[in-house]
Amino acid sequence: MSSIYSSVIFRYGLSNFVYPIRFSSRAQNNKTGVLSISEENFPPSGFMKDLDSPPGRMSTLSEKRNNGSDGESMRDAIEERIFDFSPSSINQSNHIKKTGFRARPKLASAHAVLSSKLEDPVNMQTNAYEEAEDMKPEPLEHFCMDPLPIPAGETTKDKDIEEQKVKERVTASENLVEEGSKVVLNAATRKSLWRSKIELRERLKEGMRGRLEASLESIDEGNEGDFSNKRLHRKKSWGSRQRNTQPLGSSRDGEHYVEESMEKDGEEELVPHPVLSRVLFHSSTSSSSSFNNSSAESDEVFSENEDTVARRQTMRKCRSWRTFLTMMQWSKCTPSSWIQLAGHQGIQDFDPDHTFTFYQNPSGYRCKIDLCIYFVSALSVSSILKTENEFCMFCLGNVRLSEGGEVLKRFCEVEAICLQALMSDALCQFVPHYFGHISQDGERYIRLKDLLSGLKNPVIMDCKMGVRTYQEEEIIKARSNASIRSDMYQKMVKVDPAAPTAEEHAQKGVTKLRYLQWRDDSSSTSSLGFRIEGIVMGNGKVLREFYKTRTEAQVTETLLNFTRRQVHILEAYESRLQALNEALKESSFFNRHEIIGSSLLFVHDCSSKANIWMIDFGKTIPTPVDVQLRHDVPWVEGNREDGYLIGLTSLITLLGEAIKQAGEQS
Ligand SMILES: O=P(O)(O)O[C@H]1[C@H](O)[C@@H](OP(=O)(O)O)[C@H](OP(=O)(O)O)[C@@H](OP(=O)(O)O)[C@H]1O
Ligand SMILES: Nc1ncnc2c1ncn2[C@@H]1O[C@H](COP(=O)(O)OP(=O)(O)O)[C@@H](O)[C@H]1O
Repeated sequence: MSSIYSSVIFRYGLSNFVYPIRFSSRAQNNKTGVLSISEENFPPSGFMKDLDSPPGRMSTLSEKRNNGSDGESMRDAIEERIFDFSPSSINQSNHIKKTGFRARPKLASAHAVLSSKLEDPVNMQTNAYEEAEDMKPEPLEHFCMDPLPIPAGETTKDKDIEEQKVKERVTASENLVEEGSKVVLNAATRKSLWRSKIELRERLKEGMRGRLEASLESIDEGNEGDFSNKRLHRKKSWGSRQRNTQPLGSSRDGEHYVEESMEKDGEEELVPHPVLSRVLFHSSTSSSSSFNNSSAESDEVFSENEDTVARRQTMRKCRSWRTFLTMMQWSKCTPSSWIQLAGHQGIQDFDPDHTFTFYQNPSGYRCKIDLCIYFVSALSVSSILKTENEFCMFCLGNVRLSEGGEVLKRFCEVEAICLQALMSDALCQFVPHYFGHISQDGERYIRLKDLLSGLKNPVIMDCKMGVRTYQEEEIIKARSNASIRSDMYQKMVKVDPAAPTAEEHAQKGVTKLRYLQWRDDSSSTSSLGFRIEGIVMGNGKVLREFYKTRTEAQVTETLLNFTRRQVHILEAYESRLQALNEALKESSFFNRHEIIGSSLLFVHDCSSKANIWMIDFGKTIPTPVDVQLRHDVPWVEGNREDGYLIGLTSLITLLGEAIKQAGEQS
């Protein structure tokens, strides 16, 4: 089991994967969670107390699937080796993967954000497709360790000896795992594992206390003096933001229960949730990118030309926390593999026993572990993991898997209104069913049908549609208030170091509009009216390096790789797109909306099920009454054309080309 954890990070580092097994393991023991221990609830006594009670929200999904602390002893006893990066552990990890005991990936790769190593997208894709062929997903049951009830009333006198014993037993249990045997431990072993776990945790906390005290000063850097004023201001911001968010009405049909009562129940309060409130005491307005106003907010977060360092610092904290609160969860009981392909992602490392926030600043990455601040470069992330030896890594996003064949997406009023309208539109059959919205622990979500539910090892591709991915309003905003985004500059430089202008290099930042335009021009968006955002292969391998996939030949090749040149799959996609083309002609929604940043999600599986869905309406807005969109003509500023049909036509054409090529070769 510990080697699995090692494998998680190691494979991530080398092969652009994230295998957040530890998270799953936590979830199945109802211990998942990161506490919002902040300056406010320090000192360590509070810290220690809080550590023992994970927040409800983080364990919501797992609670229903698990019944207690089974497996906890084993799991925690091996924590000491979680991030063993030694060559031997790496080899062992690979061996375990081959023997069929490895985790399936949960989320999209974080590598694209973290790694500063530039890779040739074409080569990377080719290799990845090839590698994908060899990697078959293993059954989820392999995750299960033998349940280990916590023994009672036993004492251990010599901690070091006991710790050593634990290490030996963990090694022994790994061997069992490698041999494919079921791990069965007797009561004495379980007892000692559990005892050592407690002791190790205590030692860890002692060490952490020391670090916390030593770094209190750095935490308050920029925050001293007017701390209480800021706190008040942040509290107000949260309150007003909440009040400005209007709840939607019930969903179209009565069977879809929108939990409005929960909202009335204090959701509009200034401090809506015990965990959230502590977070928000130390944060201001938040970044939630798919919200209509999110772009502005997230711009602020990374703005380099406003106010003070202290303000930026506060905003960054807020961003990372808000991101944390939308973290996806994946239990081992998840019926289908699930992934967030495109869309908003952050990176966060965490250990459920510690507050861990991870975010960018102009000079690199910044980590806050409990109250300790670490400044690190992107390349140092694995070093942090080594140093701390206790954190795992995963991606975050706006969408997370829920129960009952649904996904939850962070609430966006613009999107919710679109989805509501689409449920009674000619496009209804092309949009995931919208079940209304729900509130959970102070956060609102859109409930959507999980489009991967029922698919076996789904293969997924996200294509962002249209000839531009920014709204006209964003141009106006950029002219009047051009916030500089260092995160976007970093993303840009990573793909093409020569892309920024001298001025942008000097300020180490670009405007969001500039970044989005650069993305559109470097990819096929501007020329073909769509671009490939990401692909998940059947084994869960995630490919996201399509920044420079621009020409028709490159796209066709990608389509062939994505479908493994299976003509019947390509034909199914082509026919679905033709049906969509017809439905769009009938759609009054399409007639009245400017569709920006929306995607077509292609999904097929090994049983030859294939489908295409329209998703992501966070930037889809009604056109002004005096504008009649055609969707198939080039965009010039002011005409509001989105080029959706240009993209659809290109896709159909290139699928036809792929079918031709696949047919010729077979
Ligand atoms: O795909 P990459 O190159 O990472 O760039 C992303 C996408 O363009 C997002 O759009 P989408 O959600 O359509 O994928 C956009 O969110 P918006 O929807 O807010 O424009 C992000 O802006 P920020 O969220 O501001 O970082 C931007 O950083
Ligand atoms: N209904 C759904 N079922 C399954 N996966 C989904 C669904 N909606 C979104 N996703 C996954 O989440 C990703 C991001 O969704 P999207 O709506 O584009 O979010 P964002 O607004 O953050 O860009 C998609 O690429 C897809 O992989």
